[in-house]
Amino acid sequence: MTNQRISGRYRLERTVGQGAGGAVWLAHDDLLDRAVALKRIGGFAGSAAAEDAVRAEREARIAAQLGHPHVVSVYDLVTDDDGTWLVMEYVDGPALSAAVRDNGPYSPDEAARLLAPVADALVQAHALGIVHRDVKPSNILAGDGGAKLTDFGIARGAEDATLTRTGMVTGSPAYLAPEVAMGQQATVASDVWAFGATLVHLLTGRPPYHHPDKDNGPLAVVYRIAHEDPPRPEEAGWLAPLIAATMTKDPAQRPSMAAVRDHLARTTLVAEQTAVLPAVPVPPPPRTPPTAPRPERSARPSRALLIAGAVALLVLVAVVGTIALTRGGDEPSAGQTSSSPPPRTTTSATTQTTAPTVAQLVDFARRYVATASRDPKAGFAMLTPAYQRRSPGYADFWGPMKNPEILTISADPAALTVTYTYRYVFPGKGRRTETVTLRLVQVDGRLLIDGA
Ligand SMILES: Nc1ncnc2c1ncn2[C@@H]1O[C@H](COP(=O)(O)OP(=O)(O)OP(=O)(O)O)[C@@H](O)[C@H]1O
Repeated sequence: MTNQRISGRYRLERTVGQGAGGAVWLAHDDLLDRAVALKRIGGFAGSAAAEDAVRAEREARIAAQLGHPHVVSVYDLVTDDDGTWLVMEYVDGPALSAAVRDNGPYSPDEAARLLAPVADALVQAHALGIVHRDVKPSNILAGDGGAKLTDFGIARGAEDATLTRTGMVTGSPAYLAPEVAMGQQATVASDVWAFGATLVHLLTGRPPYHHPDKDNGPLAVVYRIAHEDPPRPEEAGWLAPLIAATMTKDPAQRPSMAAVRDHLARTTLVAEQTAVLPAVPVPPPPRTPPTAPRPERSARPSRALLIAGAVALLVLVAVVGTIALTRGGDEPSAGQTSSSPPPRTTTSATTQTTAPTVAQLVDFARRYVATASRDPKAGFAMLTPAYQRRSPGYADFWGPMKNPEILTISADPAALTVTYTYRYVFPGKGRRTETVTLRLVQVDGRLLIDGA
């Protein structure tokens, strides 16, 4: 107990955390007789007081605007002789980064249940044009009322490019989307990536792109984000397709936060009711006509990655400079500078000139239905990476399905499509009959499904 009173009203009790922006205190609001959290703004080396005040004001305004049950409420912003303080709702529980560190990783079910409401908070923020820009486990607090998102300090309107105009990149290194690591402006899609990266941390126990046997300093991590394929951890279980969809390098290919929320919420419902729901599709990207075989989306390096090299190095310097100010408690301490990480690998997609025959297409579709219902993982491997990313609920659909039986089937080699009507049984839901058209592409001479 310190007995120090802020603004004649808030009695400081003890520090409960230390962020890059200052200490966080548990305090008692004597006027309203309730516990509050006070965050001291400014006062750390290298910070400009005016800039901190602007950041705090922005945080207070945005949190007030959201008023979401899974966003930490900001009650007040007060200034006295000791400086400026942000007065917040006190969450009696650890940040998720601390929870993982102390108790180990979460199971996919636990992580989904915990993060679905946080995804909902981000849906609301995005609908208001607010990009959080620093979604990470240390900015999610786990209290009695569930997980709450905090620290909208660097959040700003989706159209506001002030920070990137000044050459700064904000956000915590391990959760930065590749395009942001390369110096582009943060968008709602980069929040989606950071949300996927947060899931990875909860499921594996460590931030994405961190390896126990490698240099995990900010420079090395940012380099890996820009140049390596995103992590696909085994621990992800049924969340694997969702992680693949959110942590896809091209921001245009990522699902919306609403699709992410719906997937987590619906699948959580499935787990709770032990019932079966069909796959929850993420919104498909703009389509090209299915009449021509389409090249793999992942085979095309994103524009951001094409400007690697010299530009990347310049940006990395800016990122690392800024990271010193924005690092939170999510990561182990920084190591040394990166040893030369391997160059980013890309898959090559080629289109075969000879079109497959009707018989080949029909045979492919029959094999696919048989494979997917027997072994969803093997069936999933028959999809293009782009379609895999758009199918986060794949295993939920094919896993429980029984006795699929193709009733009619036809193929169009010119359009590279196969249409079949099939009947199957869903435990608890009975028999269903459905007609599906698979759109196929040829990649390195192999047929893959690129949409349905
Ligand atoms: N409203 C709150 N109620 C209870 N504890 C809190 C609250 N806000 C923050 N904390 C605690 O204080 C710690 C530091 O929070 P803070 O938001 O300042 O920093 P950070 O997110 O860890 O880092 P950075 O400032 O770099 O984003 C949190 O990890 C959490 O444990």
